[in-house]
This record gives sequence, C-alpha cells and structure tokens, in this order.
Amino acid sequence: MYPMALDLKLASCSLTSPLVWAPPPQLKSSPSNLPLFTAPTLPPPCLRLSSTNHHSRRRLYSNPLTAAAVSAVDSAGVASADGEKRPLLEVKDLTAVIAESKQEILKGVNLVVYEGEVHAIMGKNGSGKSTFSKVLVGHPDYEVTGGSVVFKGEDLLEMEPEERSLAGLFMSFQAPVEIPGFYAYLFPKLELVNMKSDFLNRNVNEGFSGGERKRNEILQLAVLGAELAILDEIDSGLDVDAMRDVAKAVNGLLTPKNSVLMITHYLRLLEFIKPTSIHIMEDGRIVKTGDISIAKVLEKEGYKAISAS
Ligand SMILES: Nc1ncnc2c1ncn2[C@@H]1O[C@H](COP(=O)(O)OP(=O)(O)OP(=O)(O)O)[C@@H](O)[C@H]1O
Repeated sequence: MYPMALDLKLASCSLTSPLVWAPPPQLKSSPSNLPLFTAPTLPPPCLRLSSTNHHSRRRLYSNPLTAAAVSAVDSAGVASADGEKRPLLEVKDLTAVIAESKQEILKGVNLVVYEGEVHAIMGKNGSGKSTFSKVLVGHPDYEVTGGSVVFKGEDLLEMEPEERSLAGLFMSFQAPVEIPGFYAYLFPKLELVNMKSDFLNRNVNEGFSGGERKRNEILQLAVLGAELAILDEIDSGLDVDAMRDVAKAVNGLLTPKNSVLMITHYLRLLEFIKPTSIHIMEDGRIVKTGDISIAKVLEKEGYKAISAS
C-alpha cells in the first residue's frame, strides 16, 4: 500500500511545489505505522520527479519501508554524542541549468547549514533563489552541471527526489493529499498554526485562501518533522496575524537538530523567525552573508546598497 501511495503523491505534485514527504521520527522508527497517502481528487499528472537532473544515479533505497528503516538508522548515526553542531547541508560550487534550454541559472552557490540553524536567502527577483531550492529537492526542470551537495553526510545529488524526502528534506507542497487514520496525530498540531479542526474535512488546499494555505504548509511541516525545511516565500500573501502565526509555528518546530532554509523578500518575517545568517543571492551566486543588519540595510536602501556589482 505504501509504495503506491508514495507514487500517487509524486504524480500529483504541482509545478510550483515539487516535493515532498518525509516521515516524522515516530514513523521512521516504526515502518508499519507509515501513513497511507491517497489523493481522491488527483489533478492531472503534471510532472513526475524524475532522474533527469543528476550526474549519476544509484538507488539507495528501492523499498520505501527499507528506506524508512535505513533513514531512522542514519538519523541515529549522525546524532552528535558530544553535543557539537554538525553540518546538515553543505553546498559547494553548485551550478545548474534549466533542463530544456540549458540556460545557466545557478553559477556556483556555496552554503553550509549546521544543525539548529535558520538561514535566510534574499535577493532581487530572478536572482535564482527558487531555482536553488528546487534544485535541492531534485526538481526535474533543472540539471545540475557542477559542484556538490552533501546532506547529512550523503551525496544529495545522487538521491532520487523521494529519497531526499525520506532522508529528511522538506519543501512545502500543495498537492491535494488525504491522510486517513492520521488525524489523532494531526489534531495536536493544528493548535500550533491556529487552524480549526474542520480544515481536516477538506481536501488539503481545496478552497483555501492564501493565508490558510500557508498555515497548511506549516502544518504539513509539523506533521512531517523534517530535518531541513525549505520555505520559499512562506510570508507571501499573509496578513500580519497570519504571518505571526506561521512564524510562531516555525519557531515552535525548531530544535537544536533541525534547520530551516527560508527564502524571503522582507525583513518583517526575519523579525519573527530570527535567522542565524542571511545570504544575498545575485545572478546565481551567494554574494554576501551576514546577520540581520543586512536585511535592515536592504529594507532601507534597497539592493544597490549591498550589491556585489
Ligand atoms: N523552469 C524555468 N524555465 C524558464 N526560466 C526559468 C525557469 N526557472 C527559472 N527560470 C529563470 O531563472 C531565473 C531565476 O528564477 P528564480 O525563480 O530562481 O528567481 P528568484 O530569485 O526566486 O525570483 P523571485 O524573487 O522573483 O521569486 C529567472 O530569470 C527565471 O525566469
């Protein structure tokens, strides 16, 4: 049942939100409890996250149940006994092109995210922020042409998108998904995002407003318990109360072991979710890294004040 469910989820992904499902720790350690995902009103298959964007391939885990078990062992294996922070994500000289046109978008991205850190990526429209996050989750619109990405000590670029998800990478997705028999797990999480329980009676995102959808994305994150959550403009379209709720929920999910990589245009989100580092992306590269003061300068003076060119 479970492998079929996973396939359904991947087949029903939306263009703007490529992935992702990662089992929460409780489920990782108990594969027999893995939830069944069904999609009662599947949209037309838009894309299947395929193997077009990697240098080489290897099937780490051909059986998702094995994958969950292996993933649980992996997680245990990287737990730091000495309490020292470990790198969760290491991106080195990453270059990527649009698969169809071969236009280069990422031109050498370097970034290291340690456990427990919150990193924000800012940058002008079209600088490559979303492309970067999509490349990390294995979106088939892009081909990696160089560099490396190591996630929890494993070569991320050699993993299939679903393997990345099972390894603990989350990116918000909007495909209609139903999780029967999972409500007992879900109910306590609703409170986290100030969501009413009648939301569970609807197909996910069906008839949701923009703000409700964002809350729902964070609910998904809460349920999935990922180690690295990639949040692409989670603040867009939110009123100030909704943004506060969403930010509070994200903060509530942070532990010394998991991390957040968020893309945002605005200081306001960073005032709620305090970043460890802020990176400025320009023309496919991270050209500046600093603390909240960068975002403050940006807010006041615009990108000309911090541009590399
Ligand atoms: N699938 C695609 N097909 C064609 N062009 C693309 C594709 N994906 C990205 N691009 C182009 O790559 C560049 C970077 O886009 P990207 O969405 O990564 O920028 P961004 O920094 O996230 O922008 P924004 O702040 O507007 O969201 C843009 O010029 C965009 O048009």
